Amino acid sequence: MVDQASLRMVSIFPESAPFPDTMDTMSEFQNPWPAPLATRPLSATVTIPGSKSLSNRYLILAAMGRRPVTLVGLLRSRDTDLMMGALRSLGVEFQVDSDDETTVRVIPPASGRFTGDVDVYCGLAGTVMRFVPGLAMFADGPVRFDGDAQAYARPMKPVLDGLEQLGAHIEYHGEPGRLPFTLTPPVASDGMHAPAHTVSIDASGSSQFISGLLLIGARLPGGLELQHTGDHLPSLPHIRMTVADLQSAGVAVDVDEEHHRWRVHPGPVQLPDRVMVEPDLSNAAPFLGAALIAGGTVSVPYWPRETTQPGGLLPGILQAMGAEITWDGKPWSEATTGEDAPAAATLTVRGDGMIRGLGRFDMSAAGEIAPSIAALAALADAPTQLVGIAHLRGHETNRLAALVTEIRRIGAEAEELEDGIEIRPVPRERLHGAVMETYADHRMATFAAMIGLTVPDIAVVDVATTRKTIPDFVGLWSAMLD
Ligand SMILES: O=C(O)C1=C[C@@H](OP(=O)(O)O)[C@@H](O)[C@H](O)C1
Ligand SMILES: C=C(OP(=O)(O)O)C(=O)O
Repeated sequence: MVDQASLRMVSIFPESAPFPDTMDTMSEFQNPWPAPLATRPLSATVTIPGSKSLSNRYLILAAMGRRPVTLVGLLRSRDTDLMMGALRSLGVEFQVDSDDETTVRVIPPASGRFTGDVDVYCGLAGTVMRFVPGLAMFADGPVRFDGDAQAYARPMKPVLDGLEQLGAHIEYHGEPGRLPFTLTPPVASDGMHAPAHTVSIDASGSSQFISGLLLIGARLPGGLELQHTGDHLPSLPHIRMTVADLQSAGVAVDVDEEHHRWRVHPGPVQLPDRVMVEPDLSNAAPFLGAALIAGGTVSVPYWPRETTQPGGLLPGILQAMGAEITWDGKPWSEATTGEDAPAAATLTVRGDGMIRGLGRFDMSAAGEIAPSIAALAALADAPTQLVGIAHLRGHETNRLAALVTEIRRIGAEAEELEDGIEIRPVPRERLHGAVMETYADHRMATFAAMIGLTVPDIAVVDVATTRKTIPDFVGLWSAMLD
């Protein structure tokens, strides 16, 4: 049964109305977006824009160098615009290629020092709010940080405590440990001595607390010795990504993952003159998942053989849910291990509409793809418990609560666990249309679009929120279904 309220909302777009096919057009629509049904098996190739996590790390590392760096395939979306805006405030310049806005030359400040007495707007971007305060340590005056009202709920304290241990002064203007705040950097002479600064923080709430400190370690006079004190650490691939990116900028990092300890050696930070950004593999999840839901194939070109992105775990997860995966035209597991395997090739996911539940599944390494896996789990043949993701309560929204509410809204069963979510699917014919809330969370919007492939009359509130990390989600989704 479709509830009446959702029917009324969906019918706001009459059958003959032009379908809003770009995010620019979409953002003009205040009404929920009617998610398209997949009426036949898919056969699509989807080119996924650049990785948010890599783009924002490269922007930061380029800003810390002495020579300009050209980033190719940079993601251009709200989170990267916010990062570029933040860096611009700090004195970094950008030259955007007039033919291709994803090619951007980053010109660090000539003095090597950032501009102080400025404002930085973080929106809802974790990578901006947790990474840019570190750069403010090297500004010539205080830096004021603010963001969307919803960002005030996101945890910030461990990274700011870490910066205080390095000599910063933080003044909180709202709730202590949250945005908005002002960071006053230590005076230049402070800390101009070896040995390494030692910082201890509890990063069980977000790996970004660790990444935000590691990124600036080489610029500290004695380097940085960082210790995580909590008993678990989410999103380890993202921390490895930070380490790998630092290494590609010539920084020496010693890693002791067993004891959750990192040592960043002091020295120059300089990326190569030209850096290519991989596609965002986590953003590929809804598209690849669509092949399991609707049946048929979805291919994503330029899928890297090796990656630090947590989305690199997707082929294995989708395989466990019943997909057949090929890469470079060969079965996934053999193809990537072959000696002459290319650095990147097309990944294809084939499904037959049947999805296997995962049982108990630890998602702590890749929490950001949990909403996409949850959509598949809600349509699967058996229950799934996604665990190790308590920290998703501090993502764009409380994602555990949001997923439970939205899964129940369409008629399936779900409940919050202490560190995750349990999803108990029901036969697809018992699922029903609804207006799905998205809570300003891009991944709740793509979650709803996935459900809408097979459940009629799903409408998605504020689909434009996908612009956080995908410039034109509606356009890509519609093209996939054409
Ligand atoms: O460093 C990064 O780029 C990210 C780290 C992860 O954060 P958490 O560890 O808070 O989950 C991830 O979820 C987020 O989307 C991006
Ligand atoms: C958690 C996410 O984002 P952020 O970088 O804002 O933390 C995400 O993209 O899923």
